[in-house]
Amino acid sequence: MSTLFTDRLWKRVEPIWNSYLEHPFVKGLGDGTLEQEKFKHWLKQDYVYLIDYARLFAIGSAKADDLEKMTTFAKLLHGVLDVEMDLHRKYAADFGISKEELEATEPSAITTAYTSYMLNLSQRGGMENVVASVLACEWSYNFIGKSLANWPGALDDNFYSSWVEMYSSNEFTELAEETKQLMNQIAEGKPEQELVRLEEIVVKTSQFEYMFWDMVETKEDWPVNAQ
Ligand SMILES: Cc1ncc(CN)c(N)n1
Repeated sequence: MSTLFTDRLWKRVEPIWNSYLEHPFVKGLGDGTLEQEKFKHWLKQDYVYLIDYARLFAIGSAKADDLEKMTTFAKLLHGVLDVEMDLHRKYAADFGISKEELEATEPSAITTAYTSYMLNLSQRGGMENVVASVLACEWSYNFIGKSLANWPGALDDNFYSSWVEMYSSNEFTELAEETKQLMNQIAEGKPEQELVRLEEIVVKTSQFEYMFWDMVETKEDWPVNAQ
């Protein structure tokens, strides 16, 4: 039996993703000690990140070569807009932040670089570029959610337990699994050179994920003052 492309990818990304679990922001989510101001920064940056991330699934749906894949991209799009972003809207309400304020967040340099990288690749390539771009995002948050759910107390009633619950939930796991399946389906039969290229996209987006954790830990904004 041939190995799945995502098994091959796992070998490359595992050390990067394990380093997320050592990151102070992620550790703070897991043990409930994260400073709320840092979390608020994540919430706002992630909301505008997810708006562009959702656009990627719409591009994927438009570029899909059959109705089944078109439907999967559309389902994943709905997952971002109505499942994942709902978590953000609920947390924002706890902080007294309106939906309008969330949407008006100015993206930081890392948020801009990460979404621009994925949008650029997705617009100029086929659906394989789209799925390689979105994969680390969906799969790595599920990996983090499931890892943190095993930490003592992470699912007990604390400010971040709904975060851990959401990203480790069956519903989110299903979205991550569907993204992996789509990647495997699309990778099937592709020449080695193309697989190497797609693998590099997944590695680079995994590195972007680490930079995003750093950005929210240091509450970095757009670094140049607007005049
Ligand atoms: C930056 C980032 N990466 C991944 C996810 C999970 N979709 C997210 N919400 N934000």
